[in-house]
Amino acid sequence: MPQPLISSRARPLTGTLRIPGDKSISHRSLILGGLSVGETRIEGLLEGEDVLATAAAMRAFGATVEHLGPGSWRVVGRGVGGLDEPADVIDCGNAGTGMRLLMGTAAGQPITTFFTGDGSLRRRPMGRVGAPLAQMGVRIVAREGGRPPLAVTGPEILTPITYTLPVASAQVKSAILLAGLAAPGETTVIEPKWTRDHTETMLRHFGAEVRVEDTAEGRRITVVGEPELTGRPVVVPADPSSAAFPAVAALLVEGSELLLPGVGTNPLRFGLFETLLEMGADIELTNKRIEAGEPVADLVVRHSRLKGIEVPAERAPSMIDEYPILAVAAAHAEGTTIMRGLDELRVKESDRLAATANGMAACGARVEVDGDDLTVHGADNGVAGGTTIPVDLDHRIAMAFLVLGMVSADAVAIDDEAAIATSFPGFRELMNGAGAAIGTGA
Ligand SMILES: O=C(O)C1=C[C@@H](OP(=O)(O)O)[C@@H](O)[C@H](O)C1
Ligand SMILES: C=C(OP(=O)(O)O)C(=O)O
Repeated sequence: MPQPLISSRARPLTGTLRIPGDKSISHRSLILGGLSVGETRIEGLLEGEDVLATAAAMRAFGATVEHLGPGSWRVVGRGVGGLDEPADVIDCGNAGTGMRLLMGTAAGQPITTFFTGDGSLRRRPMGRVGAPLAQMGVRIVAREGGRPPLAVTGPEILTPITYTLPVASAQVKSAILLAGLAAPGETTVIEPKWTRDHTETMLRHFGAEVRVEDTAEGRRITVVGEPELTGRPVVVPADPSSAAFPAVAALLVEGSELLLPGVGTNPLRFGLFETLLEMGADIELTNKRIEAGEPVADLVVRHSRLKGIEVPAERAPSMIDEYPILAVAAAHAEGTTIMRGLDELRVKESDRLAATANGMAACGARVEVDGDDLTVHGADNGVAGGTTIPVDLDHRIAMAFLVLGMVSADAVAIDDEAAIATSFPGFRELMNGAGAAIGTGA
């Protein structure tokens, strides 16, 4: 049964909010732990449905994956090329990252792996991963457009390739690098637009040789195949993509001040915060440090008057999941915000460009979509709200519109809470603890 939620005007948001672990880093830690020899201890793992599906997948591949306590996990891996053939279909649920990274992982094994997912994931294009893997000698059988369910059969010996990414996608890059681990020789990915580099960082952390060069054609990332990876401790930072929701809420709700400790500040993930700072947001980064190779800081976010800006297309990969919540912020800024180059938003959990524009318009904001650009006009007295937004299995749409309801004249509802648990379990309770008023309406 779908569980609708209603978000009404919030009290000032205050206190310290512990944001769950980074989803991208959590998936990678389980996969690389499973491809390593020996034990990997993970602290701060995101226990959201997307990541739990990857944990179950790694178990199905024969790795030991144990839950020791909140956020604390132990993985004992099988080594590169040492995974078993799963006896059943791997269900990645709602997770594009899970499926694409696991396809690369499965490609490096001389086995056949079947993959499926929920109604959202079964709509998403996997051919972008299938094409380079096929060049490496992998057989993929999929539905039209490379969509799941699909099967991946790894060859006895993979062919190392050099591949230029046709779309800015860290998931595609990572799938190729993970497959490249099992190939004799060097596998290179060239990315004309830089994307999040957690896979490269973590591969090195587990003992792989990874070379990165900045060239005229883009960033060239080379992994040397057939390493022996060794289990390592991993500390997962708080997810900046999740922190985005309380951060924007605090900026918009008068009188707010939130402390968000230990948030990942990797510049390839920090585009939203960079944008908000340009818009005039009062966000302080304190206690900056490096944890397990990733930069982290405590964020202090205070209510601010924002002004509209133009967000360049080049910034999109560093904030690709944050446009729905940026649109909410933009509707409360003085002036107009133009976000360029949002084509990739159309192939996320839902068509996020349409969902954001339609939802904002339904709430009374003035928005326009022109090609791949989204324009949001700020309104002095905010937006009307007073409507129900269809979530369509998209957690980011759900959370963005709940934040909008905290400042709109009338409450905003979403038609189903369930998707939020994929990336931000406990979102409602955490926000309500800080001063939000999100209820079930029951
Ligand atoms: O590599 C990753 O962990 C991710 C990459 C991005 O997807 P794309 O690679 O499709 O851009 C992002 O949208 C997703 O939430 C997580
Ligand atoms: C796009 C997202 O995730 P995925 O591609 O892993 O489903 C997201 O978390 O916003």
